[in-house]
Amino acid sequence: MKIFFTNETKKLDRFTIENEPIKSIDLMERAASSVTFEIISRWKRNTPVVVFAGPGNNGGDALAVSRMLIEEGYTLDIYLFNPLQKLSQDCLKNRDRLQTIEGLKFSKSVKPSDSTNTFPHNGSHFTEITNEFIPPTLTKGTLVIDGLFGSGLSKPLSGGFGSVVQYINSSDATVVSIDLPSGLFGENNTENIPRNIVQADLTITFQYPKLAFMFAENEQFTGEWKIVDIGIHPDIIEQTETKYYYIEPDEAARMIMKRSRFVSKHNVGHTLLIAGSKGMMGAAVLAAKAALHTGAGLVSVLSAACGEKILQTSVPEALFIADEQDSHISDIVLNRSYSAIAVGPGLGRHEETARAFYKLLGQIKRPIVLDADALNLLAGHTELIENLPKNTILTPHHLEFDRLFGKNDTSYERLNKAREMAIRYHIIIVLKGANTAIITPKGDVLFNSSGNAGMATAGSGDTLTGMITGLLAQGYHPIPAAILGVFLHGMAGDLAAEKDSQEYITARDIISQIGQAYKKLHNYRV
Ligand SMILES: NC(=O)C1=CN([C@@H]2O[C@H](COP(=O)(O)OP(=O)(O)OC[C@H]3O[C@@H](n4cnc5c(N)ncnc54)[C@H](O)[C@@H]3O)[C@@H](O)[C@H]2O)[C@@H](O)CC1
Ligand SMILES: [K+]
Repeated sequence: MKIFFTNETKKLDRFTIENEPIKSIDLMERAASSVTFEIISRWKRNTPVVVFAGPGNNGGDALAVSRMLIEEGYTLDIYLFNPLQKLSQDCLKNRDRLQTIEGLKFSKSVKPSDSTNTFPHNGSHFTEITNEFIPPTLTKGTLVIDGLFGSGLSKPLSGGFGSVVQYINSSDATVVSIDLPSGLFGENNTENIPRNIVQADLTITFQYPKLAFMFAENEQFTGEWKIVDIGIHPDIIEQTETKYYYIEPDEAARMIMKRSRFVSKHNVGHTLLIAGSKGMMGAAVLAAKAALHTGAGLVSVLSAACGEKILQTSVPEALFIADEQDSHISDIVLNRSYSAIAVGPGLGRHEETARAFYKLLGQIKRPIVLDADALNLLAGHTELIENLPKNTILTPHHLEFDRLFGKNDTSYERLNKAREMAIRYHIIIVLKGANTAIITPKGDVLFNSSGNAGMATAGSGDTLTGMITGLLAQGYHPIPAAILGVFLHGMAGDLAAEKDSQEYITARDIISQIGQAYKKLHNYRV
């Protein structure tokens, strides 16, 4: 799924209006009914609803949703903020349509003397605010619908609107934002004012997720978010280019290569994992298991001698190549060719290991996977990154990324830096986090949609490395190997959490669900 920038919204809208064709007000009606449907399916009709509508089309949506909810039997207190006495055309039309509703009480700005503005009262109320605003009481049971601003936000909220947002945020009410939490920019919020951004419990967003939703620091604003399809014309979605994508299960499923019936373990790849050291042999074990369960035909682990028994006992399917040293890897000799190589899980940073790793990088001609300590050993050695084979996959979490490429204050900044680095060094960066981003050497960014917070657990990254390398070994091109590996890993984690809860799961539980994850993806293909 493509992620567009919010400044493209008008273009997508206009094309749909001209080519479907559909009237602009009817497109708004379609968007509003999707929002209404979502609200009706979650909140009972006796829930008191307070609506905050802004002067633009986001406010228009909110007014249309208000009409629909009243028709469905909800009682609403609606506030339309119109300080400049200027509403967008469709907002105006929806204000007029609201007036047709029987029994809805209309008033202009609430007078300052009217200081006891409590709700719920008898029947639904509509108030247009042009100057003074006495906010209604928002209690724990109140549902707030936030339709102040959406994709048309032009600067951070301040003044009166800032105060309204702060008032909403300080209440115990449940908040649903339409399209975007008001005050949040769709992309870059580096210069924004956090206290003037609505903190929603649920954001119902139109057609595609916004880039800002992918960043951890914005979760406090978006809460849970859900995409609703409002029928933007497929041709304009196709024609409009973007660098950002959100990977959905059907897309991941299409990447799975079909296995020939005549396959042998030798042509589904021999994986080499250079991993483990004394005290961290579990990382090698997990990566080896994950590679095997992802479909690698053969897996060898090159590691410190102390790992031999551990590995051969816990992963009898894997071969073991013991280093001369007992506690760490001191030399890496490739005496045969491998279909895919990964370096890093539990590697440690012994100076002999570092030397062996740097020597290996000088010999490698094909893309490899670098994770964990391999990344830490690369930090400060840009000359080594420069000489990595094209399409080499680096899998840093944000701390490892910053260690490698310098500190970043926000996820937005980090993502831009990652794009710059992926392009500069012709590498694939898998930036791990809640919405892991796979960044290609062309600078395309693919956000993962599977996975859950339970996967923030020891060994989860080693598992991912094993999976991506296992796919590479089977002949997947590095980009689909990274995308599919990340997606499968997340889906296996989701299945594990479904079975045993997020708190319970460990890396082993993720591995144990790889099979079910494959099965689930296979089902998307039929
Ligand atoms: N294709 C789509 O995505 C559709 C979008 N629709 C809605 O339309 C919204 C976009 O509507 P608009 O472009 O009218 O934009 P908004 O409604 O988000 O806001 C525009 C208004 O806010 C004012 N404004 C902007 N920043 C401000 C600030 N910091 N302080 C005070 N005022 C400020 C502008 O002057 C303008 O009056 C979407 O978010 C969505 O809710 C839907 O109606 C249907 C179709
Ligand atoms: K909003």
